[in-house]
Parts: sequence; C-alpha cells; structure tokens
Amino acid sequence: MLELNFATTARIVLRDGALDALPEIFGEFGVKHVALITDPGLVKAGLVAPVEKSLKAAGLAVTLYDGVQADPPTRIVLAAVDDLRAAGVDGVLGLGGGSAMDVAKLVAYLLKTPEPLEKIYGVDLAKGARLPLVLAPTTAGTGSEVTPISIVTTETDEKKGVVSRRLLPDVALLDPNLTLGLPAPVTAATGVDAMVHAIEAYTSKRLKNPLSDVLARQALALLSKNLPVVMKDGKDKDARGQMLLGSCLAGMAFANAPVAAVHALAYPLGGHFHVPHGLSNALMLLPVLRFNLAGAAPLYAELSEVVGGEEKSAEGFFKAIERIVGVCDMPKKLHELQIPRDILPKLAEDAMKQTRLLVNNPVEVTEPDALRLYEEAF
Ligand SMILES: NC(=O)c1ccc[n+]([C@@H]2O[C@H](COP(=O)([O-])OP(=O)(O)OC[C@H]3O[C@@H](n4cnc5c(N)ncnc54)[C@H](O)[C@@H]3O)[C@@H](O)[C@H]2O)c1
Ligand SMILES: CCCCCCO
Repeated sequence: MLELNFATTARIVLRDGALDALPEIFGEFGVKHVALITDPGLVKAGLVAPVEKSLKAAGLAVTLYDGVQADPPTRIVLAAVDDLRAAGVDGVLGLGGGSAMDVAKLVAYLLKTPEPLEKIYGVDLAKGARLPLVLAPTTAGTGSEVTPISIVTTETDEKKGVVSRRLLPDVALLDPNLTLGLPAPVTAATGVDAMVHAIEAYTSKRLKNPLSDVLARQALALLSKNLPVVMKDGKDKDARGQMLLGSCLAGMAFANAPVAAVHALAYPLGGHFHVPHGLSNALMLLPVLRFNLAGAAPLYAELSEVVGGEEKSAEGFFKAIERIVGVCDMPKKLHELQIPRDILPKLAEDAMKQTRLLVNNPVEVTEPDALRLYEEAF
C-alpha cells in the first residue's frame, strides 16, 4: 500500500534578486525588527551589508548576529538567542550555508518557545511556536532551507539533530547571485553533499516514497550535470541556479526519506576533527557506494542514466559518481587532512552510535565494516 507523509517549506522562490521580496514577506507577518543571522565568512564576502541596507531602507529594524560557526556549537545558538531576545526582534532571516540556516531555525523557535535545547533533540519534540522565519541559502548545499532539521555540535563534540516541522521556514529565497563567489573547495564539498542527500534518500530503507524518489532523481540530474560546470566556472549563473535548485530538491527528498551510512560515518569526522560537513560526506561517499553496490544494485542502476552513466548498471552509476567527484577541487582521502590512522577504530565506534541513520542504509553496517570503510577512505 502506497504511503506518504510529506512535509517541506510552504513557499520557495528561486530567481535573480529573490531577496528583494524580504520587506513584503516580513510585512505580511507584521515583523518590525529582523534578526539577521549569518557567519563572518558571509560578512567578509560582502553578502550581508546589502541585505541589511535594503531591510533598513524598507523601514525595518535589523539586529545582526554574525557569530555563527561551522557545525554550530550549542553555545553559539544560546548566545544568539540571548543577544536577539535582548534586542527585541520579532522575525528571523537566516543568510548563509547550513550552519547559519540551522542556527536561524533554532533561534526563531527558542525566542518564541524558550526551552532547554536538550529537551528538543530528536524527532518531533519541539512542539511550540516560532517567530516568522525566512532562509536564504548561500551554498548548494545542505537544503536546510527546506528541511525540518537543525544540526548542532554539543560541548562533548557530539552532533545532535532537532527534527521538527516547526523548523521549516515560512519562505525559502534562492538567489544564484549569492553563490557566485562560493570558493571552489566549498562549492565542491557542498555540491557533493547535496548529491549524497539525493542518493541516500533514493536508497533509504525507511520512508522511501514516490515523491522523495522523483525529487531525488531530479536533484541528481541537476547536480551531476552542473557541479562539473561550476567547478570549471563559478561565475556561470545559470549553472549556479541549477545547483541551488538541485540541492533544494535533494533537501526535500532526504527530509522525507532519511540519509544513511555516508552521513553516519561522516559525523565523527566533523565531531573529532571539525572536517566541514560537505567534505566529510564527500570523503566517505565512494567507499560507502562501493560497500552498498551489491545490496543496492537495482536502485543504483536506476540512477545510472540520471547521472550520465555509460551503462545502466550499478557499476555504471558508481563510475559516473567517481568521475564527478574526481573533477572536484577538494581533498579525496582522510590522510590528506592529517587524520591519524590510529583514530580509525574510535571513529568506527562513534559512527555505530548513529543508529537512526545506519538503519536507513541499503546494506547493514557492522563496526568492522565501518572500520574497513574508514581504512578505504584513509
Ligand atoms: N538542516 C539540515 O537539513 C542540514 C543538512 C545538511 C547539513 N546541515 C548542517 O549544515 C552545516 C554545513 O553547512 P554548509 O555545508 O552549507 O557550510 P557552512 O554553512 O558551514 O559554510 C561553510 C563556509 O562557507 C562560507 N560560505 C558560505 N556561503 C558562502 C558564499 N556564498 N560565499 C563565500 N563564502 C561562503 C561560510 O562563511 C563558511 O565559512 C553543518 O553544520 C551540517 O551539519 C544541515
Ligand atoms: C537527524 C537528521 C540527520 C540529517 C542529516 C543531514 O546532514
């Protein structure tokens, strides 16, 4: 019996200059004072000042919080909540990659429903209201602008997720211009991350459904075609727009058919060594695809033609992904990041704690398997 229980962002706008709709959007919600949540890299890239200026020109008060850090530590979320509550904001704009957007989601929620973060880790435990929330991605990307998820890093370096439909924004604004200056290594890592979202959604053993399948296939078609293009020319605005759409569709897909072993093995790399999320997924992708080949062969064969595989087979799919990863400007092996080999057993042990992700993998992963996968990635 077919089943569907699909949730995503109510309104998604993709166009040149999409953020010029911000005053109208916040006006619809009666917002007078906007919290602009971003990170120092975005400020340095010159992407924040024009947005702040246009909001103020429209008569909105703006309080900037630009203290977001990658893989946001919980203390950053709480500091943002304290600063912005004191400022008296009544609406939130998240401008940045997944780190800034995830912080913005949690801040919008906690400002309206003050409760300990620990109380809402997990699925559907955040049941309160939130402030009006708009997200504008500048990487392509996590797809956070269309997922009910925020990922934080605890004081003990553990990645924790808050999964609640309350975290879905009211509006997602996608403007390719915001990604034109994305540095090549970040373009590569975030682009592969988006591909991983689509691949793992398509092969998820839990909650895979006809709608997530359609989204994952279209996401992969866009991402596999355009990632090599933007790697060659980051100023290709059309290709950047296709990447933003692809990562957005991939986000919708995995938000409804959850990710699996690539993410489970990537998390300890972020937790222990602060390897950027997209890169950690890219480093584990090929070993996990090879590990899954036999068990996921029919599904990988279906994806082969979507990604330009030379043959409609699992091997054809693997070779096509290997070729795309190969043209990406980023480290390809763990040893390039000075990760010591003797930590691999600890990484395998930690990866096995991500049971909520591992259960979605098309092939069961044991701790010895996890260790072998890290050795292959080394
Ligand atoms: N909520 C979700 O559904 C979801 C999904 C996947 C990942 N995540 C989380 O998202 C985070 C990773 O997000 P990310 O991969 O987008 O990276 P990021 O947000 O951490 O940004 C990476 C770096 O790129 C810079 N940057 C971003 N956009 C730029 C631009 N346009 N020009 C110049 N510099 C730019 C940032 O300043 C930062 O230094 C992790 O914390 C991960 O756990 C969340
Ligand atoms: C708990 C949900 C994990 C989502 C991972 C996206 O990087």
